[in-house]
Amino acid sequence: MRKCVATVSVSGTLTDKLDAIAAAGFDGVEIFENDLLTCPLPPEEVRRRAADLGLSIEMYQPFRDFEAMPELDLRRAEHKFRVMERLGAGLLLVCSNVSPRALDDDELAAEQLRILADRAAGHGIRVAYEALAWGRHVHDYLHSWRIVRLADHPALGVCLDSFHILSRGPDPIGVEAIPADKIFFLQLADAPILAMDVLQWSRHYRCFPGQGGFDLPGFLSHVLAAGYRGPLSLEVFNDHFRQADARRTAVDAMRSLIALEGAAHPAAAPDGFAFAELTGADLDGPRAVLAALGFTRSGTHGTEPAELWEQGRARIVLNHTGQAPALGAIGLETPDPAGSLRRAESLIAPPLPRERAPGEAPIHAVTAPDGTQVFFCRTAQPYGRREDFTPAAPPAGPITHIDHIALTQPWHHFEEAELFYRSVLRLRPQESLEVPDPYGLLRSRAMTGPAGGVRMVLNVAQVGGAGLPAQHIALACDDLRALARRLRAEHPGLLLPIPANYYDDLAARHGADPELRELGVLYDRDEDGEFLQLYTLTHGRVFIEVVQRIGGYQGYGAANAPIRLAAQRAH
Ligand SMILES: O=C(O)c1ccc(O)c(O)c1
Ligand SMILES: [Mg+2]
Repeated sequence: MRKCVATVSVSGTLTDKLDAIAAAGFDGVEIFENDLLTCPLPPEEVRRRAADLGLSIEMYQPFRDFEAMPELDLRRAEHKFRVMERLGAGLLLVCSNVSPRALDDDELAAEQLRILADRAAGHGIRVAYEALAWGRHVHDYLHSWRIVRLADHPALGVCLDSFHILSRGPDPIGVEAIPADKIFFLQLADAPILAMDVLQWSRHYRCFPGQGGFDLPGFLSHVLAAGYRGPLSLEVFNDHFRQADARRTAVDAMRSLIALEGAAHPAAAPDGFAFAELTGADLDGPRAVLAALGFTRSGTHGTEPAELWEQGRARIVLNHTGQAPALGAIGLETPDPAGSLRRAESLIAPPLPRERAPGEAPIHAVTAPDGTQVFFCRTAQPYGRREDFTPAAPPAGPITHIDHIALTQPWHHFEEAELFYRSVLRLRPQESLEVPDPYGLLRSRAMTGPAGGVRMVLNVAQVGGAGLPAQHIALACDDLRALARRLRAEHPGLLLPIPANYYDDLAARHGADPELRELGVLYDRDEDGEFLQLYTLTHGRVFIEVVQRIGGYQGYGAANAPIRLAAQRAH
């Protein structure tokens, strides 16, 4: 189906927006009136630019507060029609009246809309009527359809907007009752589930499909079942996107539509971590931590200044490039690396250009929007580039594998990162959490793969805070108390100190366990099991966490996150 986006969804001037939207591969745009009014170019020039970029102008919007008024006002409408003729736009969006002067009179609304549509038809223009969720009298899509049916004019139909419909109720089955030729346009937006005024929710928190909590695939299936075959158009009002780079947002938008259509290459989901790669000019700190945790250096790279450290199935590459230590790459085990790469590329992830020396293994890798390199490695042969290293038998020890990877995002790129990892790696998002930090608030969302082998946590510094918070690698351990005991004895100063007040409260919540306090281990428990955590100190932008899951515990110790953040700040 044709893919479109409303100009309000990306940042910049109208010409910047059109360039970015075209570069991301869209077929058309809805021109938001404010974008035209603030543009120095005449409508004819906007029309020419769009055409040169291969973009159709599908709709001009919005025309407000028209129907069910005590008196009919066609003067404004006639002006819009002339602008639309100059733009070459054939569809005008009329959104339901919010004026206190509007009358609660469907007959009148239908009559005035019929007259409007008739005038529009004289200009070769059609009118799409949209129920805003906060419309004065019309706020339900079925109500807008009743009025359109009453008006009964061939140039009048409805515009369905997933936000207005799903923000009012979860079951849009009624869409199927609307004849396809009366659905003139379809606007798609997702949103996080929030309990707030619907207008504020719509104007500030909309996001692209797959970035929020609405069931967009279910919604779209109803619209398709109704027989609609017109454009899929994204209409997103979002405070973050208004400030982000337009080209990035447009690619993010296109990725959301590809994922929503189910058009991404259907590769099997990754089922574990093959490795994590730390980059930095000076990696002595992380190297000492790995050695203390019982890792051994099992290989050095043939052509890159890189070392492989292993313990159990946990593999960490130290790559001496870049500046301060950071998490530069993750490797995922997948049954079909070439298929996973194709999936990522079908979701607009740029493949990683890496020069290969003769004899080096082929790589299947992309760069995520946040700059992290994502490698796909064959499951049975865990480290895809292992051939590049001189291998040794991985030592056994208490660390068994990588439990999860936590990446941090700048606040205006959180939705983009979430959609990218979720769609490319086929992860299921869990609930989003807000964690207090002494100088801000951290928003956090965990995502898990189908078999539980891939767990990722995305964090964002929501407010304040000094720069980007750290990223981390969490290692799974089968005897965390024993490991902590040994680390305390042999490597004093390696672990993050935890305040005594935490243990006093923990004792009150879960019963006293003096060993936890003595070892500086954090603890959580739920209906499914128990969780132990310890942290090493931060180097550059990274630190290492060690966790032990006991029973069926599936969480990440959310209750302990504020304690950890404050302890890291204190350090
Ligand atoms: O917030 C608004 O006013 C507005 C305008 C046009 C739309 O299509 C819409 O969904 C909302
Ligand atoms: Mg809309």
